[in-house]
Amino acid sequence: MKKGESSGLVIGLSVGVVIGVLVAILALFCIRYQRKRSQIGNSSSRRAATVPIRANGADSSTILSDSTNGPESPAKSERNGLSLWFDGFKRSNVVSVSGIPEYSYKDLQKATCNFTTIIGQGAFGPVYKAQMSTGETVAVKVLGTDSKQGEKEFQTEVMLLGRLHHRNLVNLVGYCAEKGQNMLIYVYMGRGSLASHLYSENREPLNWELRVYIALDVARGLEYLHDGAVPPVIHRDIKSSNILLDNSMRARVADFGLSREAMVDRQTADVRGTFGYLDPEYISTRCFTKKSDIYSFGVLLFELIAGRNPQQGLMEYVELAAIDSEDKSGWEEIVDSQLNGKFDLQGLNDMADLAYKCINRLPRRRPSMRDIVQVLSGILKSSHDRKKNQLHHEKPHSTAAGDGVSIDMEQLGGKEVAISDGHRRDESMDSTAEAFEV
Ligand SMILES: Nc1ncnc2c1ncn2[C@@H]1O[C@H](COP(=O)(O)OP(=O)(O)OP(=O)(O)O)[C@@H](O)[C@H]1O
Repeated sequence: MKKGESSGLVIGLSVGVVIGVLVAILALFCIRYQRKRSQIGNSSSRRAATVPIRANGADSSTILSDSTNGPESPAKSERNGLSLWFDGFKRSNVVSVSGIPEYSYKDLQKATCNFTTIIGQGAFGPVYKAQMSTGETVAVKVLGTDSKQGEKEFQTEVMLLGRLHHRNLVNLVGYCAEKGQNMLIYVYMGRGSLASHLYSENREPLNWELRVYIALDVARGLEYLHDGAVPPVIHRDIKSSNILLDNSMRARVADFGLSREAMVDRQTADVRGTFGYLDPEYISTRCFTKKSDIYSFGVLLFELIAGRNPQQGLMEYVELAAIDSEDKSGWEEIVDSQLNGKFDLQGLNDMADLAYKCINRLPRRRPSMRDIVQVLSGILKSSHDRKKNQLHHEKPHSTAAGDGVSIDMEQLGGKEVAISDGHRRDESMDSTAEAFEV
């Protein structure tokens, strides 16, 4: 063999070896990537198979599943490889990255008097009131042990809530993962759910002004999720039983079990959420966006106005009224009879008009959460201004507000609003109240 030929052979062999090594490395990467992808696919399909549409917010459930287009379907699972790797990383480090304190089973057993202090029952398990050794009262949500759904809920909530903090969210303050039990520990909300205030006969009816305050609180919580959180969070299950009230009647958004970061898992095969609140566009496209939350929020606004359950024909009632409601007026025909005609007519029409925009069939026509916060703040401000003028002209020193909402004007300045006989709302932290100080 000539010298030139042998050196050509050496070069050829070396190039071949290098290419071989590169191909082997690439193959290794592909295998790892594929494995990770199938792990995630399995976990999301487990969830997709088990998370129901909840018809009434409790146990009864119906799964609207499209088996021909499952989460494994290429059309649905086409996602950026980097996000899958990142997603997998987060899932396997869910607790350690959350930054939320972990409590022992024993501590929680003691704080709940051996799990006897039940205060509610959700689709994923019971909720207990707990008195911690620090004196703090909290709510402990026990997730069903044999349910993959609960497990998934647990992972999602710890991971999400660990980094989400806002005064209008039911913040997670701890968790427990011991003895096969998954528990979430939340700030205790002493006045229960908005649904219980709207529909329970042994609760005092909420007056108009308080309803607007609650709407604004919820809007702020959602604005934070949509526009403040990075990456943004879509709630996916806005409904009155997921709005909880604290002792000073401030509302907070609860139950992030169905939340997903907006950038991940936008499209899934199963329809998730609660009947009556679901965006029709989402049902047909299976693509959940912030605008689907806006739709559910619009339903919630109508619920506050009409005091009617969306699962019992609220929206049909609204559509009928919409025919007669032109130029932002005429919505009073749907107003909750429990208000006994005591409401701010202009504010009511403005709020219904906003709600109607939120439920527009075309998602792009719906306002953003930021717009909604501004409109609701404006509604509250105008209503306060009208009341102030009315008081000024009629009875300059009176404390009766004329629409059945008793507001102590001096106390409003002192940050405590007497919303009605039985409800006082502490406004000491509320910028809305500051803006309306008289
Ligand atoms: N942080 C809390 N403070 C006080 N009570 C709470 C708290 N969280 C939940 N509860 C009570 O427990 C009940 C069950 O709550 P949970 O979130 O498990 O289910 P849900 O929202 O009612 O229904 P679903 O699970 O179907 O969404 C609530 O209705 C409420 O009365």
